[in-house]
Amino acid sequence: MNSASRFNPPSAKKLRREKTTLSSHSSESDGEQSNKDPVHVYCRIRPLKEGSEPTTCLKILSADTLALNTPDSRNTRKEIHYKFKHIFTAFSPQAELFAHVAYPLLEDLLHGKNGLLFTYGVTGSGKTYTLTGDQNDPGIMPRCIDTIFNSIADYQAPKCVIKSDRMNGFEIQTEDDAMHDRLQAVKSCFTKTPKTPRKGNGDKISYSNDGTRIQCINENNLYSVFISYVEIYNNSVFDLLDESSGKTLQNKILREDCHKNMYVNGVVEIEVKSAQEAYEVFNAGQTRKRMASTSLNSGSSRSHSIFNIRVVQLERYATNSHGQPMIPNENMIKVGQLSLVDLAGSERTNRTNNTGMRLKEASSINNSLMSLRSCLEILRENQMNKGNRLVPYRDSRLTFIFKHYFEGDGTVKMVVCVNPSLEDFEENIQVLKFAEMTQDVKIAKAEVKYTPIKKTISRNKENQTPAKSVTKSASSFTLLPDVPIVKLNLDATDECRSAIDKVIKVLKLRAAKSKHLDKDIDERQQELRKKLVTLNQQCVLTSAEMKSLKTMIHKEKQKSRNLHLKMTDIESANQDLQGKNEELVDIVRSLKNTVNEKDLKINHYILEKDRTKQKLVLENEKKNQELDAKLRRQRAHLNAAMKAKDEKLRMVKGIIDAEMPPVEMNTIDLDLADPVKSRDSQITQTPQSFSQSHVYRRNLTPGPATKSRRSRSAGEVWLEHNVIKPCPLGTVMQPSMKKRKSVSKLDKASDITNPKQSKYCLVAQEPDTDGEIETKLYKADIVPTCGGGAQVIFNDVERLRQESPTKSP
Ligand SMILES: Nc1ncnc2c1ncn2[C@@H]1O[C@H](COP(=O)(O)OP(=O)(O)OP(=O)(O)O)[C@@H](O)[C@H]1O
Repeated sequence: MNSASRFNPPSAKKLRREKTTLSSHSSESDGEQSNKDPVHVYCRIRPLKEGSEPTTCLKILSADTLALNTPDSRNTRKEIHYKFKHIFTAFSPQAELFAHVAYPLLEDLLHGKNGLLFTYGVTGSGKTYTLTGDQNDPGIMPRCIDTIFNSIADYQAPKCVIKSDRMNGFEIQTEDDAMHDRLQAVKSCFTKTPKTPRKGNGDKISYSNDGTRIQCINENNLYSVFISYVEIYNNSVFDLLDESSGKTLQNKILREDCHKNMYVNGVVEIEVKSAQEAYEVFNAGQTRKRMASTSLNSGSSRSHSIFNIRVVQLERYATNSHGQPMIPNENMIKVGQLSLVDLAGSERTNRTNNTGMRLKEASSINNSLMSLRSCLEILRENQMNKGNRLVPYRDSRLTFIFKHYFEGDGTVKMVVCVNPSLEDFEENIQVLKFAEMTQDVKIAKAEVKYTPIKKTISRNKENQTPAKSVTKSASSFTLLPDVPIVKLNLDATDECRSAIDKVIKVLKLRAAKSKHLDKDIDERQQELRKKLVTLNQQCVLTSAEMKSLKTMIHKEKQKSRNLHLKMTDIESANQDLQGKNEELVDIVRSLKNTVNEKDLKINHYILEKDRTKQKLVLENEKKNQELDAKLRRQRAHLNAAMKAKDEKLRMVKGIIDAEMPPVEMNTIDLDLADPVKSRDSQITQTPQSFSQSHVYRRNLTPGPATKSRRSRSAGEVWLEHNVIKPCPLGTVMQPSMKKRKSVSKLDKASDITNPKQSKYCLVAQEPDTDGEIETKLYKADIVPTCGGGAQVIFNDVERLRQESPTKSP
């Protein structure tokens, strides 16, 4: 059936036609097809999950036909039909599934044939439940174990006689060596250091046994059951029963033996003698299996697990093809293997929301399932088109480990588990499509295979060669040939003679064999005696050892009790610490919050500061502009004042020129706020205006101002303002200032308003028209004003000049 037909559901007629075409093709393809069986695919629908909507996307049309309905919201295709070997409903009991699927595989197993059964489906669809089940309603695996032991209970080979060589083969040991191994096993049970109990290891697990058994098993054989349990996790193989590697399981490699059978190199195979032992082994492995809780399944398998049951058969009484007794084939044993595989479920990330480790696991699971799918697809294609495409078994450990099954080493069966809920519609399409395709793959019918005993081992090499030891163990099963019953016809003498010859021959053979047997029995008796003696000695030793072991155990128990007490103390201390730790974590969290808040505040403050800075810069600029404008206005005002004063002076000059009596010439208010400016204005004004007045005054009789100066000169204090540092002129004439205070700068108002000072003198020096330096002293009265300030009234200019007497007038 091609893939398109699954999306466009064909009519029942078309479906039938397609199937017939396929089967006719396969029947005519070759005769070998009759030696092949298709992969048997069963479908199991799990019950709806609790709390999910009661509507489903699956409908069972018949015992082998299933319809997948498109959810109503889609207007595309309506119904897709799938056919399987059998469909189990949500109400099908585990026993029914076992009877249909696993029972035939067990019949094969106990007849030395191989079988592979795997469960396939999306996560949470009930694969593990189908294989393992629970204690009250066991799944396939516990039922298989029970059925095997129910069937072979009375025909088991003594423990350790058959031993796994951990390379897919078996060795046979002498009874001595087997006994030795058994004793060792018992000893190691006592001496084993108690390990910390793993989850689930403590309780003894048991499943209800319904007494099912395989009917026609060969009672002439001795049986041994071996169990191995491995998992494929992230495309690596791990041995779940390997205790030597401690907590971390070691990665194992896959090998192919000379018969092209795949096996896990060095895998631990445990011989079990009862169902209970087998469960315990399974349980021990199960605790190591990687499981995790996901959003779709609280106990989801994160690996593919393979539970192998191998049943080894040793012939006890061998007969030839005519049913006559014969010595059994000493070097051949019959080995049947049943692999129960719980595949991890395919997962869609958008449904599981897995991340990290779980996501990696999911992608590895999906990849390996894709490899399985593509291997089966290519196998089917090769078989249908007689093609020869290489099947990529090596792409994944999952396909590589089952290579021999797909290439015809046993029956292959698959249980596809589906979840009926509407949300699973999309995934169900994929799963059911693959499952239906798988049915088209044909696998060569399982055959009984005799496996050669790889090597026979014996610890007691001086006395026995390995081959001899097997012969001996095997010869114990030899019987004397039966004496043929002959009817003597006394009339036919020749016939009688030949019959008697035959009987004599057999009797002779019997006599020889009986001698051989007697000898053998003697030897064995002696051997047995020796063994009994050694056994007795061993018993004595063992009981002594047991005693010492018991005392050791007692001590160990004491130690363990003490350790337990310590553990409890440590645990309570640990709990305290955890409590404290939680408190500290809270404190750290609240501190972090505070720091975050502060950070926010600081950021806010920085923003505010920046804003204020910008504002200040703007304001500064504005102020500067205002001040500039003010300065410009004041300058204009001063210039106007200066002009007015110049005008006044010009008028004064006019008056002087018109020979008017001297009047108080000028008053200049010193700008105390800006004395330098004031002084500068004095300096710039004085030379022009006052030099004139001086010249005039020298020519006139001294006026009242001069008089007043003289009359007061005795107590006058002069403020001498040396704007420059005057060059000494070498003249004898010196200004008369008896009490003076010299300043180079007028810094503050008090420099002028000091009430002790009544006179002011500004000293200036500049070259005259002849190039001679002339010192000018601009003199003034300091008159206090009613506002607390002072008015400086210039009233005199003295000019000191040194002139050469030879100078032309
Ligand atoms: N047929 C069934 N009857 C009752 N309960 C079931 C059935 N099938 C599954 N369940 C329950 O559904 C849950 C999930 O099943 P299970 O673990 O077997 O799924 P799974 O397919 O193995 O999942 P995963 O692939 O994630 O390992 C379990 O609790 C199981 O008991």
